This record gives sequence, structure tokens and C-alpha cells, in this order.
Amino acid sequence: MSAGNVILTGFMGSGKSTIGRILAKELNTYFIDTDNLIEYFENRSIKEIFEKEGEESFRKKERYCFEWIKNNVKNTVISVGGGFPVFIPEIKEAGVVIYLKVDFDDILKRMSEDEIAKRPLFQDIKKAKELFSKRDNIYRQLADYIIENRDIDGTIKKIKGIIDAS
Ligand SMILES: Nc1ncnc2c1ncn2[C@@H]1O[C@H](COP(=O)(O)OP(=O)(O)O)[C@@H](O)[C@H]1O
Ligand SMILES: O=C(O)C1=C[C@@H](OP(=O)(O)O)[C@@H](O)[C@H](O)C1
Repeated sequence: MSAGNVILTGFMGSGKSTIGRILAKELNTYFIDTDNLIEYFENRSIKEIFEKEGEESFRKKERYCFEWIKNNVKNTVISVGGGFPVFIPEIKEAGVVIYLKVDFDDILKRMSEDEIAKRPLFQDIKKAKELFSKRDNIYRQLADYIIENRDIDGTIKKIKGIIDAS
């Protein structure tokens, strides 16, 4: 596996952070989430970064994060923001990419109001649905593996199977 990293991609709310944290524990390794890395480094929330500096500035921070991961991180489970692969199509250079595909209506059912409020690009549900449709193809094309509509245990089991086989 490239640098031994497992990278989880997917739309906002597809479960990347939830799955990543559990998986890392089961694999006895660490978990990092690019949104959290950016928030710690900036000492402010993604929402604030979008409001004060705009999306373009956030994307530059994601790019910086990618370069750092690629050059420094090994044998780690990494979850990235929903737009990360869209703006960084070389994502595979940092590890094996697994797309967690979940239908939009199921994502909506899962997310609490608080979880939606934290995500600037989820404020307008109609626009979020359009973004989802545009991105599905990109996520697919940039993934080494796709896991569709599974519960947490089923997803973890699938990923462990992928790791064992590679
Ligand atoms: N497979 C799953 N089935 C049901 N709910 C899930 C699943 N994975 C995550 N969730 C829930 O969905 C919400 C969003 O998950 P999160 O991990 O924050 O998504 P992401 O990191 O992809 O934005 C959380 O409340 C989480 O508990
Ligand atoms: O889809 C996107 O463009 C974004 C997804 C978010 O991460 P999650 O996928 O963890 O919600 C976060 O990076 C930012 O709000 C932008």
C-alpha cells in the first residue's frame, strides 16, 4: 500500500470521520482528519474560515495539508473533507483511497441540525444535493475501492478485507 495510509473519501456526512476513528483503533494505529488538522492549526472552525476568507482560501489550506501528509504520514487512517479529492485529484499519491458512497437521502437522515450547521456547503439542501450529484463521479474515478451504503460494522469489515488482501 502506498505509504500504508488508508484514505477515506465521500460526501459530507458519509461517515468518513466516524469510520476512520473506529478503524484506526481496530488496526492499532492513529487516525487523522484533514478538517481537524486545519482547525487545530488555524485555531478556528471550518465555518469561520469559510466566512472570513472564503472557500478558495480553505482549499489552499487543504492543499498544504495534502503535501504534508504525502511527505510525512505513514501507516495511518486518514479522513478528508468532502471537497478534498475534487480539488486534489492526485490524492492517491498519499495512500489507498476508499470512497464511502451513501445515498443523499440517507445522509440527510443521519445528520443532526448541529452537524449540518458546521458545514458551510450544506446550508442550502437543494444546492448540497446538486453538489452531491456532480461529485459522485469524481469520487468514483479517484477511488481505489468503493463501499456503498453499509452500516458502520459492515463498512469496517469491508475495509479490513481490502487491507488484508493487499
Ligand atoms: N454507517 C453509518 N450509518 C449510520 N450513521 C452513520 C454512519 N456513519 C456515520 N454515521 C453518522 O453520520 C453522521 C456524520 O458522520 P461523520 O463521520 O461526521 O461524516 P463525515 O466525516 O463523512 O462528514 C454522524 O452523526 C455519524 O454518527
Ligand atoms: O464537501 C466539502 O467541500 C466540504 C466538506 C467538509 O468536510 P466533511 O466532508 O467532513 O463534512 C469540510 O471540508 C468543508 O466544510 C468543505
